[in-house]
Amino acid sequence: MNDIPDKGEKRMIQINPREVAAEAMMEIMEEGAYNNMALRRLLRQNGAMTPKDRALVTEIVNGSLRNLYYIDHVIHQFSKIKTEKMKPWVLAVLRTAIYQMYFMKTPDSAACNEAVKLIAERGLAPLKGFVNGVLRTAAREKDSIPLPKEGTVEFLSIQYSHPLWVIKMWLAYFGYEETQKLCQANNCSPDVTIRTNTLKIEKALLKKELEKSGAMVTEGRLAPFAFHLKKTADIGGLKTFKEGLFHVQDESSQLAVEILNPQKGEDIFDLCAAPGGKSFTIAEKMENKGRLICGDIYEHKMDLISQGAVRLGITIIEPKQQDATVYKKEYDSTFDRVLVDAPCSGLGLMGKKPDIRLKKNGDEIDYLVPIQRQILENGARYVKQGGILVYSTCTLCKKENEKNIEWFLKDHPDFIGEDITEFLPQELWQETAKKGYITLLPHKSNTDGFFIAKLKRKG
Ligand SMILES: C[S@@+](CC[C@H](N)C(=O)[O-])C[C@H]1O[C@@H](n2cnc3c(N)ncnc32)[C@H](O)[C@@H]1O
Repeated sequence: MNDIPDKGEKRMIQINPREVAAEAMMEIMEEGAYNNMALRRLLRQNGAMTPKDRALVTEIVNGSLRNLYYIDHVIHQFSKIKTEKMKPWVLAVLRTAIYQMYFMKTPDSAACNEAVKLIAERGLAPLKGFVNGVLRTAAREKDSIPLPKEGTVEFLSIQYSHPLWVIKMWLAYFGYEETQKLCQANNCSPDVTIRTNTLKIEKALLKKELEKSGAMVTEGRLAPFAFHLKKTADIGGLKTFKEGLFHVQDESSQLAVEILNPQKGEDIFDLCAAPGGKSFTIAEKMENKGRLICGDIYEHKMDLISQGAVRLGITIIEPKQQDATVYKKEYDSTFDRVLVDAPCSGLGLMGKKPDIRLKKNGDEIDYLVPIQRQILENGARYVKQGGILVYSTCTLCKKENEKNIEWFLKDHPDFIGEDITEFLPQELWQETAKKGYITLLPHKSNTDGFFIAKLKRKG
């Protein structure tokens, strides 16, 4: 709740964070809004909320989305009306209230009373009794919710709120135990991870500055200039951010650039660059010397790259709007290193972007694979003899990862997989790393789910 001054007087304006959270849920689930965009817009619109209330809204929305299959399973135990038939506002209030009762420390009665109040305030007073009934029973029966038999696909899907088709795919890919751990890891609140801007500040000094601003800072494990931050609600508001002393980037992405291993003075092409995270790390590793072309198909994303580069003090980036599936003769055999950070199904991001699990159905994978192959094919032609090609995705899907690399190497005898073991901490060593590729699993590496392959063009 917040006090904000209005026209010279002090007037109390109360913004209820639980109402804002339910509003966001409704927009995301009913209108198809993206989770992060809906949250950003509503937090901006309700700018008078305290940082604590803003953090509460974010926690309720992300948590409700992360646990949605389980929450809906609970609702179905105690409501005769199916979730599909409920009024959107009623459903949003029920879902966020159950999240608070089951996954946060909110007392049951507080969550329940608040939910009933939110129903009445939107002119739905006749439904107060229904909402009250579902929530009071759900509170009473919290410890005896029936679940499908343990060891089944259905159990993993409901217990960890992941789509059935993803669970089935992962079971075939990783086996039961690994899939269970992966789903569990996806349901933990992820850290914010950043990369030190080595053009502007030393790592130790940045750590001190971040700690001064109240952040809890721990070192990364995979990438040499990474920090994990906790207790930082508003990253964009930090002085260190505004001064361009870091950018937000998961360690998996930082590791992809370590593996690309860009050098000062080289010519490098990042074919799918927006919003620019890996390009920024590449430029910093190049000490801002050389040439870095950053392509992306979308015109509107070019500004994200340019603005980020300005904030970070990077001048070697050349943003270019272009379709990477279209071969460009002028780039042939021109680059020391090429990065193909391909458009993908994004299934490795389910922890950070929980709405991914609700919005995808797997159909796009067969559409994406030919695009990924075409971009890889073109990227390969742009690499000089003796140069390096890195292919990466933020997905955990064999067709988009290992199968693409197998396909590529079979068709391109002038490329070989290059051993990447030296870039990995010992606990992440895998047999495949010697052949040039690695899959990062969130529960093992504390990163997004990610795939990186390093290919060398023979000299
Ligand atoms: C995984 S994201 C890249 C993330 C970026 N490398 C980073 O680290 O910030 C994939 C990007 O590919 C772009 N893209 C999709 N199709 C493309 C195409 N045909 N040509 C070039 N870029 C494309 C998307 O706009 C998206 O920005």
